[in-house]
Amino acid sequence: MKPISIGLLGLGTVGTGVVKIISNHQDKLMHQVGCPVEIKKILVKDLVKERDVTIPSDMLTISSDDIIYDPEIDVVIEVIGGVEETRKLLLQALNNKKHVVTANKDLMAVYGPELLSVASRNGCDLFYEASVAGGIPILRGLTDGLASDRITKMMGIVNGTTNYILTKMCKEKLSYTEALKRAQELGFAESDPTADVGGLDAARKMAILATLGFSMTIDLDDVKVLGITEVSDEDLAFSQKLGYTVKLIGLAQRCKEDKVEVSVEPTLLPIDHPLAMVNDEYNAVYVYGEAVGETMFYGPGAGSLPTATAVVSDLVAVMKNMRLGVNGSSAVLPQFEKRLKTAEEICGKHFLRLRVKDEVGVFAQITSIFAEDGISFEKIMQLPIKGEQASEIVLISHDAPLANFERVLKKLRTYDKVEEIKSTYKVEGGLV
Ligand SMILES: NC(=O)C1=CN([C@@H]2O[C@H](COP(=O)(O)OP(=O)(O)OC[C@H]3O[C@@H](n4cnc5c(N)ncnc54)[C@H](OP(=O)(O)O)[C@@H]3O)[C@@H](O)[C@H]2O)C=CC1
Ligand SMILES: N[C@@H](CC=O)C(=O)O
Ligand code: NA
Repeated sequence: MKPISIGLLGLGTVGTGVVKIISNHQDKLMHQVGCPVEIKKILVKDLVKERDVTIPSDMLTISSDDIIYDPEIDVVIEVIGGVEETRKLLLQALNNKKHVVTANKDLMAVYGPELLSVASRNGCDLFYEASVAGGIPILRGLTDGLASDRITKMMGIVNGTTNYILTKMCKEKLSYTEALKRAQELGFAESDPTADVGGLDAARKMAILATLGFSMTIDLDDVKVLGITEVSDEDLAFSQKLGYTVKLIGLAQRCKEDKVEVSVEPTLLPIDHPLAMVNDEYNAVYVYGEAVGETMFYGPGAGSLPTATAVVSDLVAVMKNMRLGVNGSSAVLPQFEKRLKTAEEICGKHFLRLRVKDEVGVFAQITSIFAEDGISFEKIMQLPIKGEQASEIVLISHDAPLANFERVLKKLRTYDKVEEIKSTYKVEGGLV
């Protein structure tokens, strides 16, 4: 029986996991697809680098042509990362009638629609389960498991690195720098972790999730993005005092009129919130569908073997389609026109921490600034700062339109008794 032949682009954290799973689970793969699976060539940058797996040296190459133009290779697995060069490589692969599996959210969040249409024109599959929430089968959950439902809300922790950092800062009092270093050593962070900590990695994943879940093309620019670089130990301590924890939360929500909002930002969650209990590199995505109600997908969002599991499961899907002769027919085009909510239509609670002059009437003036825009408080406290004529005000507002909260911030910035706006975060209440 002719084996399915794979060309692997990349042999780093994920690529190494792919090699291990294909080799260790050969019986299971054979049972599922009816033929052996073999990796024929692997593209790397450095031919002499020490590897975590034993590979015959003639299997490695530094020329992508050895894979893209090899007529015997059926499926290309891309785990090198990067965007522009990788887009070109995958277009070449698809135009050479090779099915593609990728873990690359940077690429899919920007060029996903183009690549998917080239794939289907060529009768090829393009699967990318590992690109969102690593080993959690969330894309398949949306496209297959919940295909019959109307999804109205997705909320999740979709970046393992930042969740690991925030967990270690909160629970083990590690510094931000030390926690990031550990996340890098464990292989969760991208080779340049700027996109992880800056929220862009999570934003890319939310754009992919919202596009699939709401069946409309959500671009990366449509996602409001804030990362965790400004989250301080003091903010974490204050939020704990108020009964909350801070997580980097991706939110995609649509209302009855099909208007949507998509955002990624550090958010205060009540400590008994299901997402507050998702720690370390784990990810979780809460999905609400009108018919199914609440569902939650939980698991490791990064790391070698978990991510490789999603990659090899996509490979199995390609091989099953090959057996049935239906490759390239599973992608569904978006159904709806994109309509984004305005700041008047986005509603929520906010946490705010201010340093103010400790003088008569300041507290009252601040509450009246909020009242002018119809915002009242769920919690508010004033704490004197030892040895200084200043105090801190920490508050959590009730639900209010984002536009009103932004107007309040603008007024506070010009009020001369406010010395500094220390921090502001969104606050989540319940799930639905
Ligand atoms: N790490 C994780 O937990 C997850 C990663 N992903 C995604 O998977 C992809 C791979 O990530 P990861 O395995 O962590 O990355 P690594 O940096 O660990 O590995 C990248 C691999 O690609 C090779 N490579 C990079 N650039 C080139 C190039 N120009 N030409 C040839 N080979 C190249 C490297 O070669 P060499 O070894 O010789 O340097 C290396 O083997 C990325 O898109 C990432 O976002 C998705 C989910 C989770
Ligand atoms: N760097 C990413 C890896 C998986 O997508 C993360 O930390 O989640
Ligand atoms: Na996944």
